[in-house]
Amino acid sequence: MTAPSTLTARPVSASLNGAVRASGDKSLRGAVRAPGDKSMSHRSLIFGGMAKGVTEIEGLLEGDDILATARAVEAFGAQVERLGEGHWRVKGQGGFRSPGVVIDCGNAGTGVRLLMGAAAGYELSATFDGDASLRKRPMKRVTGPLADMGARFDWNGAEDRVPLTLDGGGLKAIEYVQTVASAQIKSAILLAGLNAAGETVVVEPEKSRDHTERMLRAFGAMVDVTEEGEGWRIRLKGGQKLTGTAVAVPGDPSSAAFPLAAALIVPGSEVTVEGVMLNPQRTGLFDTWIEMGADLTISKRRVSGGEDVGDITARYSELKGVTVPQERAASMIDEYPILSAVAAYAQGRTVMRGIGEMRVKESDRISLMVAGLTACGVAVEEEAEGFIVTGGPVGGGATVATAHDHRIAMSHLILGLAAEAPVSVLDPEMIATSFPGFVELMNGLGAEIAS
Ligand SMILES: O=C(O)C1=C[C@@H](OP(=O)(O)O)[C@@H](O)[C@H](O)C1
Ligand SMILES: C=C(OP(=O)(O)O)C(=O)O
Repeated sequence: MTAPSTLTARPVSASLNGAVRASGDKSLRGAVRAPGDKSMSHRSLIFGGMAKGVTEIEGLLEGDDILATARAVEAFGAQVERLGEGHWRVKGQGGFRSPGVVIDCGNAGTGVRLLMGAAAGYELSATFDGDASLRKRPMKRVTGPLADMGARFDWNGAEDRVPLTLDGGGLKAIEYVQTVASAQIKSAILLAGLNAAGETVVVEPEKSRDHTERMLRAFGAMVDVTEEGEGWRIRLKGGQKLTGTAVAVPGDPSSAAFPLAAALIVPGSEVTVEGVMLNPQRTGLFDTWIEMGADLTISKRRVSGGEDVGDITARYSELKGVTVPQERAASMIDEYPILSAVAAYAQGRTVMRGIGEMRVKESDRISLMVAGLTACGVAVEEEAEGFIVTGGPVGGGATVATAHDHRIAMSHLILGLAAEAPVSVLDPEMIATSFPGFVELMNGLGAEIAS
């Protein structure tokens, strides 16, 4: 038997009970670019594959989740070509055809759910599968509404899970009211709606990220969005054709969060992440950090690829715990793991509730963060739909299980940069799903993360 792979983050400089170590200690410094946004990268490839003509993408995230989507789009009949780093070209045929292979989406919930929605609108048969983590995630949330539109699904193994086989085509529009704020469900229905008879409506009582709506417009579709209560009513007429276009993918705020978090907790640090997407449905973490007292500034605000973008600078800060408003959850759902690592260094309690969705991500993220933080000496209370972290000295010195979840691995490595003893994570390979080059980028800022 081979030993499991691990990565270890050594403390850069420790703050013991709030007393910053004497000068001469190291800190994190520098300016970096975050990898391309994962949500937009999936969409640019999928929409490019559905469209007629050429889609040229700059800044595409070359993480494993996205490479799986690129292969899937190719299997559905598009030509997909890598022209250079982050520079890809998709030549779409104006629709998907039956793939001759199983569509293996790897670790990616976004990939599989959006691809199922896109494929459902065409006369084709396709089998979808994924890795051990994806095989545990619920699929009925998407196959349910798609079946209501007329798509046929067969579970090849367990109900509600991949592998499953889809037979598409002959869809009719539905009106769907979301019960969880999920951009994946919304997007799957809208993509199917492009090829359904009638007008598809998705009502979101709580807003979720709107990259699909924005990018569909860039591909020439008409999407009508009106505010309704705290959320949105989205309408899309069937029979619309997409046309290939140029897409510039900005930096991923969910990835930028890691180097910025490290700067907030390692004394003396100052780190800038350039070109970060600032879509309001994605910036809940930054609002929360500012409420905690973080020295976080945004400069060079601009619009790129239809999204607000800016450079974010974080400096070491003495933070205090806060209660995160539950209505903010959707705008930072992937960021609670790293928030909880930062909260371990804040004074007082950080209360994170209304986040049951965290339990159905790549892992049960509440349970894994509670276990990992506890092993590192942090006081954590677990609830059914949330958890509470009380800041204090972070002992570290633990080796943490990650259940093949990239965000669990990165969050604990960042935690280790300011702990009293190193923190190791098991099976860190999954980091490459969303943040290839994470270790090199962090070490370039002055961290010491190694196997
Ligand atoms: O639409 C997307 O690109 C995503 C939506 C979110 O999932 P849910 O829609 O399940 O909340 C998020 O967690 C995921 O990382 C990306
Ligand atoms: C939940 C995530 O992704 P997905 O659902 O695409 O696997 C994530 O990246 O944190």
